[in-house]
Amino acid sequence: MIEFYSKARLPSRFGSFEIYVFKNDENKDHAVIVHGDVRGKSDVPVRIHSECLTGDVLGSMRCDCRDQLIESLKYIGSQPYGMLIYMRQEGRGIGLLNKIRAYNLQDQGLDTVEANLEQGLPVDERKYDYAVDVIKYFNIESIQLITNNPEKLKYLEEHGIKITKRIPIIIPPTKFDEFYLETKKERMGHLF
Ligand SMILES: Nc1nc2c(ncn2[C@@H]2O[C@H](COP(=O)(O)OP(=O)(O)OP(=O)(O)O)[C@@H](O)[C@H]2O)c(=O)[nH]1
Ligand SMILES: [Zn+2]
Repeated sequence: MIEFYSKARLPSRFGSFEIYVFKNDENKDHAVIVHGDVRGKSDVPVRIHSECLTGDVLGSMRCDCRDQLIESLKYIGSQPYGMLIYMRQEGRGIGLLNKIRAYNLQDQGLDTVEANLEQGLPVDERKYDYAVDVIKYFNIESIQLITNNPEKLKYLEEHGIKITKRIPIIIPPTKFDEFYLETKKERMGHLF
């Protein structure tokens, strides 16, 4: 369950948004960045973005998160309406410390999947139930999901969200993240 707490205007370089804050049962606050009036609408472009401190904020090139975040906000800001749900699920849900431990193992040659398993952690611990709650909070009829991740599509559809379209979000690989992106494709089934 999520609960709405507050909202405010959020003018940004990507357009004129509003930011809503919801809290969940674990008392984590999730930010939802909304462009235009999404209430009751169909075909709403939605990005469900998982927190990545190293990429989103610090500009790490080990992953494509920051570019995905920027491209999504640019796209949503250019459309009549849309929203980005920023979920506090750092490191695919294992938290910052465990993600950095996983990076340490990757520096020794493991891939992203093996590095989680080596620590006795699940490959992907994320839950999307709060995202489902947010979409339902706005009474949205149907969405266009911005993602390459088939698990997100499956989870939302199984939980009553109508997805009329998938919008791919492909960031060209660099020498720093090509192995990471290859692993997402080969081992996690991402649709590149
Ligand atoms: N455990 C772990 N998490 C990582 C690693 N690299 C990035 N992340 C986290 O992965 C999350 C982003 O997930 P991705 O797998 O890149 O993409 P996605 O959200 O599943 O799929 P898209 O919707 O297509 O972007 C963020 O929470 C990052 O912090 C890593 O090497 N290990
Ligand atoms: Zn990242």
